[in-house]
Amino acid sequence: MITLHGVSKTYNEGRPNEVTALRDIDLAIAPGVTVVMGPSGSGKTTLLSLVGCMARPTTGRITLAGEVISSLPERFLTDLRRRRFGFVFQRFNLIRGLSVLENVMLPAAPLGEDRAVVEARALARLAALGLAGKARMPVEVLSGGETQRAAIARALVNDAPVLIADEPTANLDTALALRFLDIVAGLRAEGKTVILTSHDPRIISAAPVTAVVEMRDGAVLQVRS
Ligand SMILES: Nc1ncnc2c1ncn2[C@@H]1O[C@H](COP(=O)(O)OP(=O)(O)OP(=O)(O)O)[C@@H](O)[C@H]1O
Repeated sequence: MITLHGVSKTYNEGRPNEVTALRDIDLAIAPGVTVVMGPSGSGKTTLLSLVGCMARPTTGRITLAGEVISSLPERFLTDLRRRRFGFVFQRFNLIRGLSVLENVMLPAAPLGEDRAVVEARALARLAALGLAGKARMPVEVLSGGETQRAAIARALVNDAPVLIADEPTANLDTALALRFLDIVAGLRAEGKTVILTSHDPRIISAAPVTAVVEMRDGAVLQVRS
């Protein structure tokens, strides 16, 4: 369970370009699949970055499995991010010059797991996303949708309990979006927590989704579950 208590986030505090992206959010995110929706600028990405320990709230408290994570020192946050979260960013952050497989295996490197075990898991994730044939190719040759799937495979490689994905199906056709939903359904069945932002009606109304959080102007308008 992830909880947010009175969480606010203000960027550029005290400067002329100050923006309050989140205002006094109280939210509980249970294992399963939560979709965060809302207009552009409503605070969806900011919410994900706070939950994923990539930024700290200006005020308020965030807990993960009962532990307060919003006030941990940076050196603990780095380790927490690697072990507890997989991320799919809007800009996929794949590294040019490396193969698809090497990119997918990257998040596992700091954890010291046996390379063959990681490689097998990476190849299985790539195969599930229809990318087995591209594993040894450089990422530069992938199409937009393939790049997105490689980023999803990379987010899953550490088998982390929480997957955070910002608009994961934005570049996928319906068949691939459905394949992504199959993977999400599998993660849900494993008891994992998946948090997605999406404008995509195929995602918001999909069977594996357990909760929809609707945001407006930095606040939670309603939660449907
Ligand atoms: N690093 C930052 N510095 C300053 N302002 C920011 C930063 N990140 C986001 N903002 C501002 O905070 C507000 C919320 O942005 P956020 O990216 O969280 O919204 P969003 O709902 O994810 O939007 P989109 O659907 O367009 O991705 C916006 O006004 C945005 O301009």
